[in-house]
Amino acid sequence: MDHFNYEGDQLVAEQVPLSAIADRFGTPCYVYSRATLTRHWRAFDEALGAQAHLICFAVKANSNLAVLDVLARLGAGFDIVSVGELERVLAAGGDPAKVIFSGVGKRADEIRRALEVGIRCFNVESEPELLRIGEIAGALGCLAPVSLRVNPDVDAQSHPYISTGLKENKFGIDIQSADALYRQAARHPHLRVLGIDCHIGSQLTSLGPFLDAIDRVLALADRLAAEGIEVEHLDLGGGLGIRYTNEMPPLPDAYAAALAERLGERRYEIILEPGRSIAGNAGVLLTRVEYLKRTPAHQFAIVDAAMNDLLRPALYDAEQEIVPVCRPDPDAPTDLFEIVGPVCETGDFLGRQRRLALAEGDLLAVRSSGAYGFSMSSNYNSRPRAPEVMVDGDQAYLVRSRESVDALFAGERRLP
Ligand SMILES: Cc1ncc(COP(=O)(O)O)c(C=O)c1O
Ligand SMILES: N[C@@H](CCCC[NH3+])C(=O)O
Repeated sequence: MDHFNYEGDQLVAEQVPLSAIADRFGTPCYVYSRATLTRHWRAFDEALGAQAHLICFAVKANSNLAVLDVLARLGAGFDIVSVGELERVLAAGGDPAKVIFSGVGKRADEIRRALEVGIRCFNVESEPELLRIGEIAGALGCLAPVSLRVNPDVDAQSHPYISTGLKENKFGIDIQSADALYRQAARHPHLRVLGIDCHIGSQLTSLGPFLDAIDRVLALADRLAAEGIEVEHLDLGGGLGIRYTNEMPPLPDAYAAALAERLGERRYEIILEPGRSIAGNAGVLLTRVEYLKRTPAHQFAIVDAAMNDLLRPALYDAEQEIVPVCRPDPDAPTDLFEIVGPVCETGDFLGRQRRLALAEGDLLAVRSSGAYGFSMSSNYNSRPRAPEVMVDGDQAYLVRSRESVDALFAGERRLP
């Protein structure tokens, strides 16, 4: 469910027609809905109910400060993977004590900064990283809170580029070798073992792989407890999928119910790190048709958004719905369009073989673009990044301006 719906023939975000946003802020343009972000975050929070829990939004999905601020005000924690994301969370008013630091390659300066601001926990991905965190904590004279991210060797049945829980993947510590590393961490004078962490992939559309992973994590927790290493929390990562076209992913309450059943009598705080399921359907990318171009093979609609703005179709062959912002006359002739951008790559498409009635100048909305949309955008082809707008009821706020062409070469210089 989202808050982008047709009223009459107009696609409206909450109470603001998207055509009005395009007129005011231009295209391409990202548009987010505060009500949808709020509803999706609360769906997790309420699903876990009385179970001790913390819902940490995965900042990589959408790191816009207004988005982080909306979630921080709801009481969200944040899952970060770089010091840049940490600074964004702090700038948005997020509580460092609710920050989880994930990622396979944390640099020393990033670890130091996270310890200085007092984050909740590091999700550690290797023995050398564990030792580095311990050493830095020693130098700072503090205790570093850690979980080990274990790799349970579970197939997430998602796109291979976004599956992370197989033993072939670079992520996590083999769950069989984790016990020994836990013992080492528990003995370390500058480490405090807080939990067990696991994240098996993204855009999962069934519960089976989550449950397999949970079973393996619980078996590890039980083994550790038997040795006297009692962890406080289990961090089960993110990964719950969303409906892009016709997927039917489980909802947070089904996930929470299955989790409660697996936990039984065990009393752990549960941390989740959802990104896509909170932000994905809380945003659209608005774009305008520049040209229609018929070739012997295809009818192309060349739009003003491109793979630099929304990389998912090019990178994963991902399908996202593309709909008209103003519904055309039902009798208007349709065609099968290749919806492509202006970037000089054949892979620069937003949608393939889409049946639409299109004319030059028409506005389109690429749905489900609130996660891994702007956050994966680039300046490829020296294209300025699109603006971001947040709708809140009947108001639309510019929450990040369109990048200027000057900003594209700020900081660069020629040789003397
Ligand atoms: C460690 C970690 N946590 C959380 C997430 C968020 O995942 P998703 O957006 O699928 O919920 C990711 C991305 O897959 C991740 O790598
Ligand atoms: N960027 C990916 C998801 C990667 C998740 C990050 N671990 C996507 O758009 O689907």
